[in-house]
Amino acid sequence: MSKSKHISWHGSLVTKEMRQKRNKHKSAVLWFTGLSGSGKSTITVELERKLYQLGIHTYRLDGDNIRHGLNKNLGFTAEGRSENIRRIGEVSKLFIDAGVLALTAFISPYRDDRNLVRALLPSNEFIEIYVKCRLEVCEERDPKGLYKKARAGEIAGFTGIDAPYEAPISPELTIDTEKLSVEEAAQRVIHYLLEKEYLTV
Ligand SMILES: Nc1ncnc2c1ncn2[C@@H]1O[C@H](COP(=O)(O)OS(=O)(=O)O)[C@@H](OP(=O)(O)O)[C@H]1O
Ligand SMILES: Nc1ncnc2c1ncn2[C@@H]1O[C@H](COP(=O)(O)OP(=O)(O)O)[C@@H](O)[C@H]1O
Repeated sequence: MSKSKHISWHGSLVTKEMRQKRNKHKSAVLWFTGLSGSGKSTITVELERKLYQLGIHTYRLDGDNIRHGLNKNLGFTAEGRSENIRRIGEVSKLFIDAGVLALTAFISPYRDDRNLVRALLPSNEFIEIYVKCRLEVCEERDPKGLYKKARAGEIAGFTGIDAPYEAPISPELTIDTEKLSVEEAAQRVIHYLLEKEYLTV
């Protein structure tokens, strides 16, 4: 619901379909979700590199980066995370309208929040990718030392320790980073995009 009743929609003469046609591929959001340290950032960086080489127009939105700018006023309470994901859903929608394949890497721990983003978009434009990895393995990787801090009581409400993570029930794709290498994970996503004809119009 908008806060103001006195707003209207002003359409464009250049449409999403026209942009997709010019880009020679479809646009959608590849929504990566998973625990901290599961591999979301690592995979999206490699995937974007590969897609760029294929001539695909991409843009990567990453939790850590977005929280330095657009969402720097948000914390990690359930409300803060929900607003974070709502905004990223809206930003993804803009990128899709711009004809871009958006790659998002957010923990996005709440199923309802992810489903709100799904509902915001046509069904073929939201591709949920569960980056699966056991907590103990994420904790062992601990690339930023955050689990150590959370265990030491220096970070309250850390996902997987004292804040929940609700795994997707029927994601479009599951990438198990205990079984697949970064290279294999990126290839698996590209295979999906080719199979479902996202990389052509
Ligand atoms: N309390 C708490 N819980 C989880 N993560 C935390 C927390 N505090 C800071 N961080 C760091 O913030 C990154 C997660 O940000 P997100 O925007 O993806 O989180 S969320 O989707 O709103 O839950 C996360 O990055 P990733 O490790 O890449 O997932 C952490 O580096
Ligand atoms: N198969 C894999 N896929 C992705 N990352 C992996 C994999 N195996 C080990 N890693 C390592 O795990 C860590 C994942 O960290 P990161 O990509 O920042 O995760 P996230 O963005 O989900 O927090 C990195 O240090 C990465 O090198």
